[in-house]
Formats: sequence, structure tokens, C-alpha cells
Amino acid sequence: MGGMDGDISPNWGLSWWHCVATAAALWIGYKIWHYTLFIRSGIPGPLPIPFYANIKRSKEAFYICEQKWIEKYGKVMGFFSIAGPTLVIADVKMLKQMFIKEFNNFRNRGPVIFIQSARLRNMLINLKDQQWRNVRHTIIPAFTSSKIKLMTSALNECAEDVILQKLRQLDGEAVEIKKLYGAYTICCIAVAGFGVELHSQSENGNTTLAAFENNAKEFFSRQKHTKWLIMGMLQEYLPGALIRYFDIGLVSQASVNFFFDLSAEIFKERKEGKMQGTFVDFMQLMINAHQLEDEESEEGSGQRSPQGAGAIKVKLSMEEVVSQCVMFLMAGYETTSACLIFTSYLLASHPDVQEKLAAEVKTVMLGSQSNSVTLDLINKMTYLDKVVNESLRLYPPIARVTRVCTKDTTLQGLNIKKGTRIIAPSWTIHRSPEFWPDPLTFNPDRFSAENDSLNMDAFLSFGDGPRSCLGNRFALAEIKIALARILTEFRIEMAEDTPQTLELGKGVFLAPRHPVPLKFVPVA
Ligand code: HEM
Repeated sequence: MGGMDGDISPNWGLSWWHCVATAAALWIGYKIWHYTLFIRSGIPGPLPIPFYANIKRSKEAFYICEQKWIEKYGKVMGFFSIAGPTLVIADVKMLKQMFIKEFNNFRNRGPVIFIQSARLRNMLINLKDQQWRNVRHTIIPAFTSSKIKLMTSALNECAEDVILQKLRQLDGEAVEIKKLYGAYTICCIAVAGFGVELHSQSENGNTTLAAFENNAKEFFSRQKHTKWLIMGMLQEYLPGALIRYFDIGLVSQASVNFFFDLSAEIFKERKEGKMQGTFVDFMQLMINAHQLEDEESEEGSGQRSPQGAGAIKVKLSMEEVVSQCVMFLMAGYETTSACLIFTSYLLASHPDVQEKLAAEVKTVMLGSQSNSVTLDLINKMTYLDKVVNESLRLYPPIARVTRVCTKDTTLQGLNIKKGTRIIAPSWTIHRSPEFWPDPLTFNPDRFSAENDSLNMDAFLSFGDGPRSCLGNRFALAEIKIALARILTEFRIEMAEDTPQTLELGKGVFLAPRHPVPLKFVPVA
């Protein structure tokens, strides 16, 4: 009987291990099954080994890796990123359907890696669903041509103070253009965005503009290093408190705090009427959105808004106002200065294009009373528009656009599951001979209205659809004012040590890897 007793008493230790082993086996089984998602759907891609695709992508720039994958697997390919199942779609018809017709199912952008601060989460770029709709609908009036028109005198002042005065002093000597254009775009954001006065002095004698510039550089310094890019991706999986305590986000806490404190201070002073004058900057337009009277809110009237049915104007909280101002810096600094760097380099290496452009600028400026470049004058510079577009095609500062599928949807016959992240690889599409004959040649005339083969659906530098770049008009005004002002006084030339081909970095924004010196030679 004793033996029998032994037989029937349950062996808890063994069962416990059985449970753990079974749970582990089930979990691994589920993971394997999950990782075969694309195989089961017949979508090609690299072997779905956990983290493999991400490690491969961190070894070379993500846009180059995506380009190679598209070449290898075709226009639609899948891989598993840290953010989950990800489809890279280089089929322009599918993308158009996703960006416009099925926008409602692809309205969100997915995990954004600058999220360690709760404050940064409030930026439009990071918002989702109804909150995104309402905030975008509320702040969109700040980005219309009429508002940008009011900001052009500030942009001209920045061009004069930061670029032209420096170039006149240099008198044709080479200058590092990353620094030059970095300082200019910061000036534009500080003055036209935050309402910082151009020649302001803070109490300790440093100019506020200089403090602004230092912090902006600090703000972006980390994203150029792979270590921080990986940390940025891991943020999705780490508790916020831990990230904040060890300050392991992609942007440094100190610089985030600087910009929030600065905007909060300006916001408060303006609200309390301590600052005199009429302000035409983005900060003021946001404050107006904060002061929106209840009767002005558009509840129920958003049916025709491009953000989709149900978008309403909302009264922004102070925290939300401040967040949108910081977003101005985040979205507008590296992007705009990169475009200026690439365009100047392309002009220096294509003197024929530069000559034609300078002739256009001079002809248009002849009719102007001052050397200030207004929006009306810019609109007359049609070749300038083509030059900037062509530069943005070859070097899109944001080399890809992302969306997340929020509901199972069929795009051109392909079933896409809810939760799938989509990458529209702008870099790859912009360099595809299918849309851009002789794609590596810098040829601004391909953007001529007469060019019948021009397909603007294959131009994604500012994204597409209701979630496309909100600041494109402002950015283009900033870029064109700087270029037009430069070309009225200088000819851009390669210096002795200017690289013959541009090596690009691996950061979030497309940028030259090394300094780019150019000469700005005064013209009579
Ligand atoms: C040459 C300069 C710029 C380029 C190439 C650029 C490019 C882009 C791209 C590709 C996107 C994603 C669009 C999409 O998902 O469809 C975007 C979004 C955005 N950009 Fe720009 N951008 C530039 C300058 C600016 C500036 C100066 C601002 C000023 C505030 C700005 C504000 C924004 C905002 C707010 C969004 C997010 C829109 C939303 O989520 O609704 N951008 N930009």
C-alpha cells in the first residue's frame, strides 16, 4: 500500500516545471507562428529571425538597406522590426491608396522614437486618432500662405544677419555650410517660431539666440550615433521613469527642458500682456488657439476637414501650445538645413544650373524696391522651385514615411493586417528609374509642367495625404529666401577640400556625414 501511496501522491515539483516548459513552448510556438506572418501571406523578405532584420539595418543606413531589400524582394516586402511586422511598399499606386483613399485606416504614424518625455508625446507628430485630428485641425491656420507671408520679413532678417553678413566678411573664403545653414534655420525657428527677438540679450549677457542655438544642437546631437538610435528604439519597451532617470532617450532631457521652459515663459508673458507689440510668429498663433472662445469651437462642423469627418477645433492647453512650439524645432531644424546644404552642394557642382537660377533670381529681383525677398517674388521664381524640388528628390531629408494600419485593409489586392507598420521608402522611390528617368542625374527641368512623364505621386519628400508635412510652405519659404538672397550677391563654388561625392550619415534625418566646405564668391 505504501508503494501505492507513493504512486498516487502528486509530484508538484515536476508538474510546476511541466507548466513552465509548456508555457515556454507555447510562447515560442506563438512567436514562431507570429514571425511567419509574411511567409503565410506570401510576402517575401529576409529570414524572420528575431532582431536579425534590425541588426542588419543598424549596420548600414536604414534607407540603403530598404533600397537593397526592394531590389532583392520586389516592390512589396516584409520584415520584423522592433516595432513589429513591417511592410516596405514601393508600389506608388498602393501608397496613394493608403495615403488618401484608405487614410482613415492608416492615419497614425506608429511608434515615434523621440518619446521619452511625456511632454514630447503632445506634439502633433506623435498624436494619434481623434486627438491628432483635432489638434491638426486647430493649428492648421497657422501654416497658411497668408500667415507665412507675415513671417517672411523675419526670415529675411535671419538671412541677412546670419548668412549674408558672414559671407561678405569671408569674401570668397571657404565656409562649412552645415554650420552656416544650421545657424540660419535655428534663427528662423527662434524668431518666426518661438518669438525670440533676433538681437535679444538675456540677464547673464548671453544672447537668447545663442542659448537657443546651443540647446538646439544638443537636442539633436544624439540621433547621429547608432548607440542612441538603438536606445531610442528600445524606449518602446522600457518604463518611462527608468528612461527619464537615466536620461537614455534620443534627445537629452536638459535641452528638452530648455525649450519647454523658454516657450512656457514667452507664453506666460504674452498672455499676461507683459510683452508689447503685435506678434506674427507661430507662438502667437498657438496662443490664439489656446484662447479660442468656446463659441468659436467648431464642434460638429469638421465634416469637410481634410483630417476626416469629426475633426473639431479645440482649445489647446498651455502644455499643448508649448509642445507644438517645440515640435516646430524638431520638425523644422535638421530637415530645412539639410535641404539647404544639399541644394548648395548641387548648385556648386552644376554651374550651368546655378547660372540659369542666378539669372532668374536677378531678373525677378530687378522689379523690387529692396533686397528683401517676399512670397510674391518667390512665386515668380519658377526655376528656383524646380531646383529645390529636384534637390529634395535626390536627397529627401526624411528618407521614408511611415504609417500604421489600424483596421484590416486591402490595398491593390493585398490584405494588410491591423497593427502592421508600413514604410513608404521615399529614398528608393525617388531613385527608381521607373518614375525618374536617369534618376541619379540632377535635372531640375524634370519638374517642368511640360514634362508629361512627371508623376508627383512618386515625390514623397513631404509625405502625402492629410497627414503630410504641415510646415512645407514655411520650409520652402525659408529655403528659397536664403538661396535667392545668396545668389543675388554670390556664386557658390566647390572649395579645394569639398568632397567630390557626398558620403551620407546614418541618422534619422538625411545629412552629409562629413563637413561640407563651399566658397561663396562675391559677384559684381
Ligand atoms: C525641407 C524641410 C522639411 C521636410 C523635407 C519635411 C518633411 C516631412 C515629412 C516627410 C513628414 C511626414 C509626412 C507624412 O507622414 O506623410 C513631415 C511631417 C511634419 N512636418 Fe515636416 N518637413 C520639413 C520641414 C518642416 C517644418 C519647417 C515644419 C514646421 C513646423 C514641419 C512640420 C511638420 C509637422 C508638424 C509634421 C507632422 C504632421 C502630422 O503628423 O500631422 N516640417 N515633414
